[in-house]
Amino acid sequence: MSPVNSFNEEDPLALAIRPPADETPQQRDARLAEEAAAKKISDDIDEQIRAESKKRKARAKKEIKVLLLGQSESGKSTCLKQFQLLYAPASFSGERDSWKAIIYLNLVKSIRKVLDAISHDDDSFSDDGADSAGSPTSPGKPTSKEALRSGTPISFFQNEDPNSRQSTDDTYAQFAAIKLRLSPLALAEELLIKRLAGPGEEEATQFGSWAPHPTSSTSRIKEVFVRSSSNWKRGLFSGGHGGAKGKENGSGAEGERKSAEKDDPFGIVNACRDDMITLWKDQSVQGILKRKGIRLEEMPGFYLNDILRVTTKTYSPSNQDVLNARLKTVGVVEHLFQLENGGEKGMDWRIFDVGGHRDQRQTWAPFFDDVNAIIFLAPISAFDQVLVEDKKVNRIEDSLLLFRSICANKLLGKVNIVLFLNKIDILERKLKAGVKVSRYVRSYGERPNELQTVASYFLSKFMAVHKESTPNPLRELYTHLTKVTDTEATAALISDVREMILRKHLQDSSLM
Ligand SMILES: Nc1nc2c(ncn2[C@@H]2O[C@H](COP(=O)(O)OP(=O)(O)OP(=O)(O)O)[C@@H](O)[C@H]2O)c(=O)[nH]1
Ligand SMILES: [Mg+2]
Repeated sequence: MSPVNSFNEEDPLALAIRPPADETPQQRDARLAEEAAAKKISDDIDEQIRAESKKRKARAKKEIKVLLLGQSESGKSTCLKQFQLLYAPASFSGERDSWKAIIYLNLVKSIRKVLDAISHDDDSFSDDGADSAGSPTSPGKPTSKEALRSGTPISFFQNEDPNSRQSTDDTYAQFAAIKLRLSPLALAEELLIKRLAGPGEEEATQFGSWAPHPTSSTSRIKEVFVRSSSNWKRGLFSGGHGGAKGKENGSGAEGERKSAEKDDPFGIVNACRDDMITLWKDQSVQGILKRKGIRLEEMPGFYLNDILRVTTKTYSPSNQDVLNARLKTVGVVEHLFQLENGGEKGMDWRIFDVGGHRDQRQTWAPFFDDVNAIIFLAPISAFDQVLVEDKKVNRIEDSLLLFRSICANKLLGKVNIVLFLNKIDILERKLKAGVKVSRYVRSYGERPNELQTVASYFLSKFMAVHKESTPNPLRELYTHLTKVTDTEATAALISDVREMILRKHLQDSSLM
């Protein structure tokens, strides 16, 4: 007896389905009919599975799935906006006015950062400590420093003598008054955020308190975000001023402010225009910011040099304004682009933009299935910054670790990776301003502190990480130095990347 037979005879399944020894011819016919029916059902299921798989493959041939990955503020959503500008310009234009609210929130946040910086600057208007707390500058009045911190109204007047103690006091008084006059911005911010959340929606946004912090820290001002499920663009922000009255230019700011409708955030911000400009342009404010190393121009959502333009009644955001706007992503935003022209007619591009904050990264994995390409963005200008979510971690280090985990992921072994070393414009500006890479990245050593060398250095690090960690040694890494806020350069880049992805996709599909 062969071992196979012996196994079959003892196999409980074989025993169970063996026809009974005393089976009659009728019973046999019935059994065979039953077996035939069961086989048909089984064959039908097989056929369904085959058809489904064929359909899926056909769909996959017609659709390219791209994930935008990278840490927070790396430029993923900005990159998605560039895809929109290129492939869905009408819908991009249609949504432009909705961004006005975000731009105003960004502007208000910058003003808060300035106020925060000067409010906590004990030495900013120092006159050798003579104006320390309690020293009576004018009997019965609060000292100017106290006034600035408390917002006590003090009359606003100029004293041009920079050496006099009166001059220092006056400077404090000026800022105390400006700060007080800018306080309605808190309400504007609240109103804008309420509108973003929309009626009946869960709290879609968050922001920090306007109350002064006991110690100086501009980074404590929290970021506004909207959840991907939120329908915030739904026309709530037509860009109208809701009946805000007031003059376009010149004096009378107080009157403007009063006449601004209480629930019109745009009107409130516009009424603060002159004070915002005065604050931002002030030499001593600029001095404090410089001394504290706060370079607002390099921060996301910077509109302080455009206050006059963005606060006109007829302001409607330009494409560039929208690209520069900062809105943190929470959740995953999916965009489908149907290309109607050219060789890719009928080919859809499905692009996923994820939140890059650390607490958002666990939402990425479910989207790794069937991905054709990943565009990974790493802001190399961030070499002198730490993560908001963990002050011990340098942002470049975080980018490299994140990149490693993506490269090493076995599920993504066959997925093309395109690496954008982004924000090279900010990198260049920082290097020109004399910020030394070696101070933050020890291994950089004595290399020249100039763009090309720095960019090549970081590029070599990312390439080494890919080489060490990829489960697929044949995978090529496509790398680019980018400034994704630049539409022309990014459009050309997207076309190149698209062709590469398409070529690979067609190769892969022909092997399916
Ligand atoms: N100057 C400059 N700014 C950039 C560049 N890329 C993006 N930004 C700005 O950086 C900010 C952050 O970009 P986002 O696209 O919102 O970043 P993100 O990766 O989507 O961030 P999360 O949603 O938090 O994950 C925005 O204000 C952009 O305008 C760049 O290359 N140069
Ligand atoms: Mg984003």
